Amino acid sequence: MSRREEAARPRVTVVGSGSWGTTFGKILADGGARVTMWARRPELALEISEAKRNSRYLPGINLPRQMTATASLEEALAGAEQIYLSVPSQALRENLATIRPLVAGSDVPLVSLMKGVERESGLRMSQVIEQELDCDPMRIAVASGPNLALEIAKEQPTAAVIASQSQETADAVARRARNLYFRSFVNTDVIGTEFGGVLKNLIAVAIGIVDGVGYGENTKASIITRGLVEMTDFAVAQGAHPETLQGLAGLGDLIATCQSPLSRNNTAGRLLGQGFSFQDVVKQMQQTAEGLASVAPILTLARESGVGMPIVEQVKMVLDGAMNPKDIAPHLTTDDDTPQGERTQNGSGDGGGAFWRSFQRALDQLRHGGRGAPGA
Ligand SMILES: NC(=O)c1ccc[n+]([C@@H]2O[C@H](COP(=O)([O-])OP(=O)(O)OC[C@H]3O[C@@H](n4cnc5c(N)ncnc54)[C@H](O)[C@@H]3O)[C@@H](O)[C@H]2O)c1
Ligand SMILES: O=P(O)(O)OC[C@H](O)CO
Repeated sequence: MSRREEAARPRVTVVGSGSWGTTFGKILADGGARVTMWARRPELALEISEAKRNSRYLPGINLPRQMTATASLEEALAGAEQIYLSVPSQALRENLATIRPLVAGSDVPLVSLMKGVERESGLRMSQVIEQELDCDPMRIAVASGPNLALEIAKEQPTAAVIASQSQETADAVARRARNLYFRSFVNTDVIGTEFGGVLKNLIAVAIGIVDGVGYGENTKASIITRGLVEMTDFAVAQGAHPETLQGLAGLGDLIATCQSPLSRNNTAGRLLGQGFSFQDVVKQMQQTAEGLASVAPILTLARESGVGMPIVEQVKMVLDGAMNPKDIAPHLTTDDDTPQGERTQNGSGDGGGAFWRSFQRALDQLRHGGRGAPGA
């Protein structure tokens, strides 16, 4: 490729060079973009730029030639047409404070790749971005789905969803974030897409716990299925569309995270189930397990909106050392004497309707060449 062609490639920036930031950088580069990564540690920036490796977070993966990295945020952000954010959720606000003066006056899309809520405020990452950068929410997008970094870095075929209140922003980001092994769908349900990613982490911790205890597939399938009900009830109460929770960002991610030993949330749960204390688990985890910090703020939001989350409540009790991990399973839904209906607690009786609408939406997507129907 000539220098001229190289320079004509769209330029994008990824802030955060952990496993997901680096993998997403590879997705974008393999999709044709010139990618600049921002890494906190200069030695990691050097390794990405010179050796085209990130040996700590993505061992054995060769990164594309058109990916470079710097430890200077100013350098990383200069000239970016899209900015992707992938630091641990609890560190986003402090990083945005540094980013703010560097993007003042810019209107480029800002894309959250994160799957946590802020511990103190319970805010989703797109809300923190909007607040801290004081920017138009139509510029903000979020990416979510069954996206275990190492599998994608090995170029195993995967789908994701890009959500933005603005269809135009979602489309622009999805066009950039795709290649031969990665496919981005779009929707406009930011709340559902973000909460799908946050909530499946909590259910994955529960699955890890029962795995660690030694329970088998019936227990896990029961928790996954009832977990999806909790996720849907919670997200809908916050304003999400129920269909989103049946899609890639909900059910899709729930399956991937609950099944995979690569999942950090699942791993953290397994250690808890094996009898390690919360403090020991935090010490042992080398990477970000967002679920651990999201449990308390999610339960606060659930209580405020009158949604019951018995599985997540039990995860909190195990984290607090107030419940023996072995006791997590028998109380799958409720422990009162009245048999409970299987449908969502919202009592809308709309389970069939939600299923039908997701089926209809899948058909619409096929008709529109993989995109959501206009206004979907
Ligand atoms: N790894 C995955 O498979 C995956 C997939 C989808 C989404 N996510 C989400 O992506 C986000 C990032 O996760 P990850 O997997 O890349 O985590 P990671 O633990 O692999 O990497 C985190 C990165 O953030 C850096 N970091 C830590 N504290 C920081 C701070 N205060 N300021 C700036 N940088 C800091 C670390 O040095 C590291 O480079 C999380 O919200 C996670 O849920 C991860
Ligand atoms: O490793 P986890 O548990 O953070 O999960 C990674 C991704 O969110 C899976 O989609």
